[in-house]
Amino acid sequence: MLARHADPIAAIATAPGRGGVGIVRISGKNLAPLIEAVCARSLKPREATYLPFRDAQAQPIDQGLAIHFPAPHSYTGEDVLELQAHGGPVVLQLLLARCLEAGAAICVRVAQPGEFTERAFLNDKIDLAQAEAVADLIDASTEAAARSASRSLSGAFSSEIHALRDALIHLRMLVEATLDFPEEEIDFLQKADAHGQLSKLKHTLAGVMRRTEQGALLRDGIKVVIAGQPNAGKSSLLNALAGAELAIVTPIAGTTRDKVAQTIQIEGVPVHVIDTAGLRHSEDEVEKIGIARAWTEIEAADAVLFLHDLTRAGGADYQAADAAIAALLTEKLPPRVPVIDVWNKADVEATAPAAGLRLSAKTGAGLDTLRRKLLEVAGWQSAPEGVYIARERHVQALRRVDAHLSQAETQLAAQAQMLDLLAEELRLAQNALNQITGEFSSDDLLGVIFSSFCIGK
Ligand SMILES: Nc1nc2c(c(=O)[nH]1)N(C=O)[C@@H](CNc1ccc(C(=O)N[C@@H](CCC(=O)O)C(=O)O)cc1)CN2
Ligand SMILES: Nc1nc2c(ncn2[C@@H]2O[C@H](COP(=O)(O)OP(=O)(O)OP(=O)(O)O)[C@@H](O)[C@H]2O)c(=O)[nH]1
Ligand SMILES: [Mg+2]
Repeated sequence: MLARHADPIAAIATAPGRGGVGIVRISGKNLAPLIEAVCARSLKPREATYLPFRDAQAQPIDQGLAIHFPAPHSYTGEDVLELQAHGGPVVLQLLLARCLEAGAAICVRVAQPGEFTERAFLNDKIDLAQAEAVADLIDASTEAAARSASRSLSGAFSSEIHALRDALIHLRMLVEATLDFPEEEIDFLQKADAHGQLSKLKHTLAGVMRRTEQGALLRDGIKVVIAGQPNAGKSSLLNALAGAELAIVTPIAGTTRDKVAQTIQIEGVPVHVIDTAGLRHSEDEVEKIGIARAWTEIEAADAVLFLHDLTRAGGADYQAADAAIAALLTEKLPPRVPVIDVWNKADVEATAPAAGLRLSAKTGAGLDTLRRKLLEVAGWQSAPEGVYIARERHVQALRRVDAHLSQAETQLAAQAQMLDLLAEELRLAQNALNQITGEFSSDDLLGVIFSSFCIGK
């Protein structure tokens, strides 16, 4: 273990002030003196004991449950002491301070965010994908995201990665062995059907990639920006989707100035909806800033809902203004960002639009079709059962694996086979795969991942 991970750490492991019960936990080597000082007795392994937690004068700070998990059978793989106390912020702070004081001789310090889980990772209790799943479980914004984070935490994602890794290692062994017998190499690889193995591996990888992309979508969701002329009903649409009166709605054009954002969920997929100021030429200082902000949001969108007003769609001025906005959208958005034309106020008698979705923010008609359309542009294919949570980092790593396997295929198919190049591509593919579970990950990567945890985890 690295030196910086040597000292015992302590933290309040539950959000203080909210729960009825709060836990202070300590992890490290040789916690016996601390246990003796705070609990005034020894504890049976992994058994909850009701006792007073004592201060330096042996006065009780609180009465609660103490559990000692001797190493290596604990969350972190180190000795862990849990003090389950009453959940008030002051009592928990007192208890934490007491543990730091009683543990001064063994150098107990306050834990950094994610440090317990980082130790679980460093002690091989969990791999990196599972450690990330811990954070994703805590941060999950929908039930579907929480369930799939739990699936990743139990290893559903990791075991798919391990299966890929095992197949890859098998193929690498074959190639490396062939490298040792250069005279027979082509024959040898053919007999072992290296080509068949490689294409089977790529096929399996494609499936894992699809599921990982779905998992990342479930974690991160998509950002959808509602844009259009003033008065089209953008704020009304946000309110209708959110089921709450979040944004101000009036018949006055130019009502919305600042963006209004709300995360909704559609079939468990988080959709970050952003209502923006109506787009038009304006001399109003405040409105101009609002419109500039609208464009900033639009440029960062995964999808844009271009909202039109059916009741005004027949007017030449209205059409010209819409055409100007459409041209700007094409200019400013990368081609991968879809613009969905939506015609609002379908509850009012009006002539049909040329193309696009019709709905009424007022009555709710057409909203279900819009929701389905949003899932479609997001690329959501799954029913949420069976999905494991994943991150963009994992998707990127799998894409690198795929690229190296494609290179390997090319090498294998070439007339003059360069076996050392083939071997190198397979090695790089395995490296990329290992980055997901954290074998051979750099300290930089670990720093980024664990620093985003909450304190006490
Ligand atoms: N009180 C409490 N509840 C908690 C946690 C905790 O740390 N404390 N957890 C914190 O996230 C989660 C549970 N995670 C845990 C993971 C492993 C072990 C553990 O003792 N592992 C041993 C023994 C396993 C066994 O008996 O099967 C081991 O791995 O050797 C404990 C909690 C959620 N609930
Ligand atoms: N009949 C009808 N009226 C609607 C509908 N949606 C919005 N409106 C009305 O249209 C007017 C403008 O609605 P808003 O939601 O404020 O429009 P907006 O696009 O946010 O306007 P700005 O913030 O000014 O850009 C209000 O009077 C709404 O009641 C609809 O589906 N049907
Ligand atoms: Mg508005």
